[in-house]
Amino acid sequence: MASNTQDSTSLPLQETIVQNNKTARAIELVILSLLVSLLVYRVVYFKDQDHYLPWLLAFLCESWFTFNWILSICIKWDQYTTKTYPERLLNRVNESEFPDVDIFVTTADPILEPCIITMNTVLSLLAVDYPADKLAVYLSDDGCSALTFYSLVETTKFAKLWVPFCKKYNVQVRAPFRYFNSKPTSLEDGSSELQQEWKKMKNEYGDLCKKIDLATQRPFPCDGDSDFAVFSGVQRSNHPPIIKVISENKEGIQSDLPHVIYISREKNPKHHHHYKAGAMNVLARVSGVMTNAPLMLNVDCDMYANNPQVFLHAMCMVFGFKKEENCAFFQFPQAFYDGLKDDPFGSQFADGFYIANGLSSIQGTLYVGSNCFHRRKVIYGSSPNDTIKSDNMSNEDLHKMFGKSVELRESAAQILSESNSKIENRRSPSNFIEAAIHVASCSYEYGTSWGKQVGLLYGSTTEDVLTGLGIHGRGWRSAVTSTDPLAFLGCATTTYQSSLTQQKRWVAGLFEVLFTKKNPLLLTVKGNLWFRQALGYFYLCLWAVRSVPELCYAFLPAYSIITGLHFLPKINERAFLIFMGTFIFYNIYAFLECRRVGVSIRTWWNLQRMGRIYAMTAWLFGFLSVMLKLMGLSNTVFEVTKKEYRSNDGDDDNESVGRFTYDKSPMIMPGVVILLFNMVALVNGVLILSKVDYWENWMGVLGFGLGEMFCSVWILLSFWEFLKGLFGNGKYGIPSSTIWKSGALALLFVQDESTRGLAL
Ligand SMILES: O=c1ccn([C@@H]2O[C@H](COP(=O)(O)OP(=O)(O)O[C@H]3O[C@H](CO)[C@@H](O)[C@H](O)[C@H]3O)[C@@H](O)[C@H]2O)c(=O)[nH]1
Ligand SMILES: [Mn+2]
Repeated sequence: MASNTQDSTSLPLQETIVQNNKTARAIELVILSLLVSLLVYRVVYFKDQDHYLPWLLAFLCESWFTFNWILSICIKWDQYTTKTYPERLLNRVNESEFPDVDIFVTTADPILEPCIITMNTVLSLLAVDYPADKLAVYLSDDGCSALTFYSLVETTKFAKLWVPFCKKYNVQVRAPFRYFNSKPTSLEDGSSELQQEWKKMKNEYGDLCKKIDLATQRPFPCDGDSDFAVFSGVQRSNHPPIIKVISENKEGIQSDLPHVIYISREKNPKHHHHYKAGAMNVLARVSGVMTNAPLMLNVDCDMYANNPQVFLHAMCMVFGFKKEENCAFFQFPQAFYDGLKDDPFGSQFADGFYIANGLSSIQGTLYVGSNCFHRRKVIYGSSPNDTIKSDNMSNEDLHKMFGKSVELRESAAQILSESNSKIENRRSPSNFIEAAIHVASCSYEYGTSWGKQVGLLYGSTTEDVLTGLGIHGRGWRSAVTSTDPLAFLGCATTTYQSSLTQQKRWVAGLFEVLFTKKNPLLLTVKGNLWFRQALGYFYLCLWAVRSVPELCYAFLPAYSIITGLHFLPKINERAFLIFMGTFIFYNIYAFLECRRVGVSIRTWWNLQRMGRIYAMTAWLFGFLSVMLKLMGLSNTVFEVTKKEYRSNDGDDDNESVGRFTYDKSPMIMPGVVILLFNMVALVNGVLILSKVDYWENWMGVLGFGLGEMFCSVWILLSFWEFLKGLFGNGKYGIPSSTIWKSGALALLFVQDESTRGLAL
């Protein structure tokens, strides 16, 4: 390492920046005090109620909201961001000291995850600014598809042209489908050589797309003794492991391509494959025997590297954090390209940004499953200060933890003791095919610590958060940095149904975490999880539970109008101000959060209404599915979200984009019930109001539940897309069977309530 005397060498590689958060904190505290006064009001006036039920329900819901708010304040109180300076890196660290990185890309289904998207991710990674002889790209294919394998072979051929082109002209976006989307401005005044090469490359890429497209359209010929023969007759859920080294950088040439390796782990219906976590563990083992890099990067198949310097940014953190800071993983944010205008399905939470930066001020941000550099030794279960221990780890211990494979044990021992001596022959992954096949079998993990203490942890469909929690629980910290341009970009969900599926999986997965040994509260008592960090995790894990009070609270206004009872103070009472204040300040707060991340007012509205819609549909079902799992009635599953890329044809103005589409999924039913129930209530309310003699009885109008009417209208507006769905046709219409069933349910409530009902 260079000496510290020169200025340029003493400048930090990364810096923590404390954001000014005063306004947000002030509003948070105002809201908190309003919420507390609201609870006090409920308690004090409890005995004055003739009908205690709505009052009690409201009290319970509001208590939950207050509790939730306190947790959220705890996370977001301090806001830290990290800034990295890759331009200073070479002054501090010699390129030869850069660590190797094993890159993992996971795909599960060539239809839901079109090959061309995955291939662009691979291309963008093969072309990053980093010595190629230090990289290996592993593609895990849970779909066991000859098509994916074929695409990877063809993509690697194309990469031999693409990567040098990118490096020669310092191309900024190295995923060709994005690069060729527009003609770069530099071309206009660029040299004619660049123009020619650009055209040539565009044609070559076009050919690659055509080949993949053609292969998609017809059954893949797998017979003969071609490379594809292994795929003949395989079923995706029942097949032996397939591992193919597609390209090897044998000579260790920096400018060559990184290693490219295809893996389809063994599947057998008798063995649970643990979805993405299972795939990641096979990747960790196979790469452990083949290349054994001390760092690993994990990306989803749709997350292409959008910033060619991303590895250098990561190295700024790797070298920039001191050893005693114990940084286990380095996360880059998950962002999306070409998201729909104004985010109609609320797929990017403005709030997520503040949670990440808030956690950064505590023990560090979450591992969110993609765009994350991990230290291999941490994934192997080590704790911040046990390097010495692992030095004398017995072969027996290694056997118990990592399993039978000698090659894997040997490489794991090396990683845990942080010795730099390389196992021979690592330059040729193809020498380790047999060992790799062994560790990719389904039964390999039996009797080992994989999925329990080693690797990604099993037991939740959000394996990422669970694994990160396990890591923080051992006392490690983590970091997140935001680069410009953003490091990785992926596909946002583009339909309401796929957003629902995704949200349900997330909240169910987070909720499941509470019932594992990695419950954050347990880890803070027994492990090394910091208390505030535990509260942060706890807040996230409780998302699913929030659906219940949200649903109750959405029922209350309509219930009150129909029965003539009250759950809110009348508008001429002073307590009404507390409720109004909470409502107004909360919305101002949410709006400011959106504005700080620079999104439109329309996006704010979309996020707020999707917040209500998800809570009462997807989250509720997430909650129920975990309940069923706990009762042993069913298991939670990882349903892969559909990835689509839309070309930039300006069809954003197209009316159909962002419109809700529906299927027979029962998930939307609670939403329809709420909507119908509120509609009945509103009609009821308007009828009552129209009968009042305003001149004589204006006090009566004030006494009438205007607060409840307002809430009911707010809910109606939030569910406006559902209202359109009631009258929509085809996929835009809510299926009539769903409407009938929901109608019957709503009617049950109305009947039940109005029999007890009182008029004004
Ligand atoms: O059996 C499976 C299921 C999924 N995947 C892969 O897992 C990734 C994530 O799946 P996706 O459907 O895109 O889920 P998202 O909700 O978009 O993913 C986020 O949330 C997941 C946890 O719920 C994390 O695993 C992801 O990394 C994170 O990006 C994709 O690359 C899939 O190919 C597998 O490899 N095997
Ligand atoms: Mn995804």
